[in-house]
Amino acid sequence: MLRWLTAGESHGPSLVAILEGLPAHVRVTTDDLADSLARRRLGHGRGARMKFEQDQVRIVGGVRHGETQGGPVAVEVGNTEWPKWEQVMSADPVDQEVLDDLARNAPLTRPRPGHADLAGMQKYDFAEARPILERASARETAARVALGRVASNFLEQAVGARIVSHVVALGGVHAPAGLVPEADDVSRLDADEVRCLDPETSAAMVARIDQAHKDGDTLGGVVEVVVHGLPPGLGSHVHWDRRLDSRLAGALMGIQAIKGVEIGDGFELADTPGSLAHDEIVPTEEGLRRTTHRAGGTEGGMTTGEVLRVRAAMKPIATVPRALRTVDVSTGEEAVAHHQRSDVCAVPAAGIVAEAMVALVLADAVVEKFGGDSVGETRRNAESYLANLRYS
Ligand SMILES: Cc1cc2nc3c(=O)[nH]c(=O)nc-3n(C[C@H](O)[C@H](O)[C@H](O)COP(=O)(O)O)c2cc1C
Ligand SMILES: C=C(O[C@@H]1CC(C(=O)O)=C[C@@H](OP(=O)(O)O)[C@H]1O)C(=O)O
Repeated sequence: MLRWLTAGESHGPSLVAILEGLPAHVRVTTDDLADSLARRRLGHGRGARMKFEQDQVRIVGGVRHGETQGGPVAVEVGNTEWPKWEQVMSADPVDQEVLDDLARNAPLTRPRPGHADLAGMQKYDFAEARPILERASARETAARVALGRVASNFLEQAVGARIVSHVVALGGVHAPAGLVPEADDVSRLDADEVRCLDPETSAAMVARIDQAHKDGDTLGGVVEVVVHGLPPGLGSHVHWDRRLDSRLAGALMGIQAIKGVEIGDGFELADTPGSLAHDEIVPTEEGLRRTTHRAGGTEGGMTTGEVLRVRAAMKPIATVPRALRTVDVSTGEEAVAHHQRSDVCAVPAAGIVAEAMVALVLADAVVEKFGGDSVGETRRNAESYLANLRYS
């Protein structure tokens, strides 16, 4: 079983993350993690912080000379802004007089609709939103992306699976149906301002973001994660919490602002008669094959060996510059929500986070199915399973 945890606040000294349960000899370097973190900072529409945030990443446990050792992998991602927040976010007590003089410590008493502010203040008994937003912030996804890269290296080295994601809708602009990226499309996608495969749609999405920026508004969208090269049989039909669809959906819904998850053609299939909704099985010289790919690579909560496709819908950013109505909880009076610098649209970045979550879930499913204390052992087990597959 793989386990992973993150800790740290948006403006704290750093984020930390631990991944436990991976076999030894997974090749991974600090540069790999830095590369994935850099991808998460990309995308038209992100706020000022992403222009200077360095994501200073350090592997502090579990890896030696570029290979995992079998113990927990521990990672730290430093926050570039820490010096400005040292007092506001200090772990140890700070004199109230010092805090009162700091403009950035002004109490945030006008909770933003759509963010965690109000529900968090109620639940954790805080008079202002700072302690809530610091942890609710999607800054935390940097830590997950770092771990996701370790998981994705493992997937490629153990079973040859490769992950890619792309933006399929943004602010109501939709990419043409049926575009599915190959694993080698990653650099092309990363070079696109919104990580969309279709250049015309990409230009329309960029224009849509620029318009929202001018209008003081924010946007959401849909990302699709595609995984090539998975073996059949990851996950299981035998129990709800072993179904791979359920595990993927839970992990993707665990990303800030993700409000919908779809496997394959998901919601569209609900409108389609059964005769046209499923992927028929045909015999070919290469073995059993599917005529279509509507299911998105799972049946019965297990991978089918076809390309896995899973989508996540992100709502628009809650910190709307043309601020929404709220209540100042310190007075009970009507007010507009507090506003700080913020992203206009973070859909392209959410795609990178979604890749990381999918990688972690799949790595867990691979460890569960094939076991192994070294990646070589996992690979041999997977090869033996595939060589002995009853029907292929
Ligand atoms: C990559 C990424 C960047 C985000 N950037 C912002 C942001 O700049 N401002 C904001 O208000 N919300 C942002 N969000 C969304 C909030 O973190 C999220 O809406 C909030 O934590 C409340 O959780 P919920 O939307 O799941 O209810 C971002 C989300 C992601 C995935
Ligand atoms: C810092 C990141 O995203 C942040 C996510 C976020 C939120 O409310 O979720 C709010 C903003 O934080 P800040 O006010 O510090 O700019 C984003 O920049 C990041 O993705 O690394």
